[in-house]
Amino acid sequence: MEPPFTGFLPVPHYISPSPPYYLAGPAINRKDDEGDYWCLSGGLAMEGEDCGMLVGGIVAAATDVISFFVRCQLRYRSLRMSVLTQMYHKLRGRDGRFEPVSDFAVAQAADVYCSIRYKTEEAAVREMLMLLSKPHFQAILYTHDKIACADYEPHIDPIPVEEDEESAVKIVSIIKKHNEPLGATIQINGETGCMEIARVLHGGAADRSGLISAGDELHEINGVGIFGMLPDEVVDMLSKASGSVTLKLVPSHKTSAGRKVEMIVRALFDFDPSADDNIPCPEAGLSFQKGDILHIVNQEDAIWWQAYKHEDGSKRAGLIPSRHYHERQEVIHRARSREGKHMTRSISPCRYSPKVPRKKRLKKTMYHIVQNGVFSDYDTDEIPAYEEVELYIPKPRQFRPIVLIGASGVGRNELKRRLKAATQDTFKRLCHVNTTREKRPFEEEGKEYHFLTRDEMEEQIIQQRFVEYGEYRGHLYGTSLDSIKNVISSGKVCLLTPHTQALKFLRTYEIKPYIIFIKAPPLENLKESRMPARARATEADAIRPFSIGELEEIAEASAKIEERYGHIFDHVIVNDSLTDAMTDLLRVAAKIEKEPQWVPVGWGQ
Ligand SMILES: Nc1ncnc2c1ncn2[C@@H]1O[C@H](COP(=O)(O)OP(=O)(O)OP(=O)(O)O)[C@@H](O)[C@H]1O
Repeated sequence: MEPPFTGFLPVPHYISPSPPYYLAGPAINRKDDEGDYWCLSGGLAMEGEDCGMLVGGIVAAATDVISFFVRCQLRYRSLRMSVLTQMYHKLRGRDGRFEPVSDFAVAQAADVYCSIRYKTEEAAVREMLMLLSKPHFQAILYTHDKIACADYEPHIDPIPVEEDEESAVKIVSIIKKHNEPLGATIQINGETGCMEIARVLHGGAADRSGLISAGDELHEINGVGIFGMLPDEVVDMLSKASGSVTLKLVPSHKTSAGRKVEMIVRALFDFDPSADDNIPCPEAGLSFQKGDILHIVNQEDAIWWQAYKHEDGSKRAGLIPSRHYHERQEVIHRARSREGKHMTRSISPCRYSPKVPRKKRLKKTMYHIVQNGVFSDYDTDEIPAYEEVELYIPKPRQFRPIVLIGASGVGRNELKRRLKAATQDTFKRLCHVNTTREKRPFEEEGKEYHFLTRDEMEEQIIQQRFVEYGEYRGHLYGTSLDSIKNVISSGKVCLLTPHTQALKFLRTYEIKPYIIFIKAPPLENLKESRMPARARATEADAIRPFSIGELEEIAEASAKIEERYGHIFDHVIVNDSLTDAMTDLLRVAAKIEKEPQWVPVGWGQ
């Protein structure tokens, strides 16, 4: 039966079956031969369905989408679906915060229209009639009422807790490249005994699908049930599968409590997944070395974070130890090695032969480091794990000081001399040393030294303004922070060869040093390179060739420095052949001035 003409059209069934909604406006309607309603509204002829879409489009679309998601939710329990449903229920409940003043705006508009439609002599009325007849305006009113009544169809009941397996299963198809890992680790759930996804690795095939979550129970792979299989067998099955891999999973309801904060860090220790007995899946581990730049992409797991190496274009993450886990392991390791040493001594005291100290070689440098409370070493209890970094873009005429660190006698000053000679006419410059010694007649203040009185220098030492200082023949010598800053602000490159203890004062935002470790080559190479070249040790004022024992000391000290400070070196040069070491040093020195470098976060500005 044709609906009665009231000036309002029933919205077609397509949008909402009940109750009928009406369109305000000077409309006529008719039914065509195929039974579709037509309406003429605001001078615009539309097929019933189009009209309905126009009027109720927003709500209808929203309702359709939500109901679709809800159907999916019931069928495929996934985190996203669950979030959508939560949103839907929130919208329904509105938490009582937004209460509409009316939920029958369409009817009110219809009333208004009816009561003024014959008073067309007034311009304001004509304008109102025109507005009320606009489909867009009607659509707004209609949408308003829908939301005000919270009348979203169909009504969604809360998700039942108990569901039969069929309704809770999701079938996921993943396209996996040849030899590409699935990008997820599996484990047996201790409570249910089911095989489940332990974690999804960032950037891997499983992650790219967006359909697999940690906690999903794995039931089938390519149609083959995996009940009763061992994790290794499942891993094997997964790794052999390529092309399209179909997984049958029961979705997890778990929401992650962990952090997903992403950050770029420098690794301060070496990690080899195959050497860690606790890693859930060594193949999923990311091996790295001290100094590697890592993008940490997931910290949800307290023990195993996910990261990829900066240079890895695929950005596929692997497992790395969390900071906390690494620290705990290191504490255990240190305790065990202390215990081991103690045991060796107590079990076999006779076999313990303390090292006979060799005659201390005097440094030919002019002063010794004073080891006192002020110049404490880097905190030896600290367990380096990761250092957050950022990119530093070199600024014109503002160069990072180059700091050559290494064992005494390894060749730092030789390399410094050569670097200075190779670039002296340009901009390399040494930092001035302060001294309390009297100025000699041919010396100029600020050229060879900055001359200070003993009181002045001691005062500055107390104020911690010296990165290192020492006493030689009754006079103090030292390098002050101010003199380093002066070199930096003069637009020159400051070259320093300090003792390792000075690093704590140098490695700051203000100085931003580029630290190069001059490493001793293996002992045999050290002997080969130093003996024929007649490398010189200095004993007081007498210069003589290195003894074998001294070369052994250099190699030993070098290894210790690397072990303790290796995590803060920006570059390592092995000083075997002087020519090769110089070539590397010149290359790095040029690079520092031009190329961006990773620096501790906060240094980049
Ligand atoms: N690669 C090398 N091959 C041969 N001889 C070298 C090499 N590097 C340095 N030497 C020589 O070794 C000696 C010690 O070097 P240098 O004085 O630079 O050591 P250093 O690290 O500055 O130690 P110190 O702080 O005790 O002065 C010098 O005679 C130097 O010429």
